[in-house]
Amino acid sequence: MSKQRITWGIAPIGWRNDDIPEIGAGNTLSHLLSDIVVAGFEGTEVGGFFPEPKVLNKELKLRNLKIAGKWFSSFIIRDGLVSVSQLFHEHCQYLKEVHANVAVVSEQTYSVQGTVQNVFANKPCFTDEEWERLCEGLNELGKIANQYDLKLVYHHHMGTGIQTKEEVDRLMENTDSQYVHLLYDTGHIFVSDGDYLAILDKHITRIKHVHFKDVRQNVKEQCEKIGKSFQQSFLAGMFTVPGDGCIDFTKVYKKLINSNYHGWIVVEAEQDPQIAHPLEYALMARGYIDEKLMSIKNNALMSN
Ligand SMILES: O=C1C[C@@H](O)[C@H](O)[C@@H](O)C1=O
Ligand SMILES: [Co+2]
Repeated sequence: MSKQRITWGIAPIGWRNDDIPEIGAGNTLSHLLSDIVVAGFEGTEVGGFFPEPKVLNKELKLRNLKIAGKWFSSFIIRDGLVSVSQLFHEHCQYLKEVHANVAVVSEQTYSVQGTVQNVFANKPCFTDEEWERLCEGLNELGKIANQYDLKLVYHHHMGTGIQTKEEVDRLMENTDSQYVHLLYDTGHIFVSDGDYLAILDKHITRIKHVHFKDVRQNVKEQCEKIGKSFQQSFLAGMFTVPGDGCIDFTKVYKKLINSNYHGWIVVEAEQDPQIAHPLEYALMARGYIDEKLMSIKNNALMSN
């Protein structure tokens, strides 16, 4: 019998959002972490409002929670590797001190993620020369991450230069598998390409971190029709927790389990916490996982 080990987490993004710090600003760290325990998750990712490692570690220990990783916006193309590396060292040092596993990296040069531009029509595309600099730079950041016992996992993202499957393919082909791994985010690839399984099938061996984000198809279509920005789209409710949207997570989970995926699966659903009660949605996600996914795990184990 092969040993399967998935660690289930939920991201702070349903309570507070780093991209729009005003929303959910009243939700404290204690509130978030205690909700995570109530909902039955084992940990989370670091949000922008999290405190220094010593303070955070104490709060985590009190609740027996762990940290998976933290987002890092890289600007390798815009700023060059020297300045990015310096910031990345600090990022990795923080992550090491909170005993994290992964550094989540997303290249934000030319990104429209935080702008008012129509995210469905205006993604940036890198030139061949920019691609080369990005891939070389990511290999170097990956080496830095390894020095801190971390894995660099690249986050494909709507409104950025690495959004589509084609772009993920190119990134994976041109980076070193020792240093650059992939974060598979179901919601981002669904909104971008529709097909959310192709990346999983093709790059399963490079995937070292997973975000489970569901999509409300009708809201997505409305947002696309109107030409909303990324932020306007998630505020309108484009994303939700697994089981509440149109993605079939049983297929995704089966593939992960059957490929012997070890690591975190983090539920990540950015919504307006005034509209979508964070604990209610966290419990909904947990209910879906327990009811629809845990039986798959058992079946997969029994047939091994
Ligand atoms: O992993 C993520 C982190 C967020 O900052 C981002 O905007 C969100 O969409 C996401 O997938
Ligand atoms: Co994500």
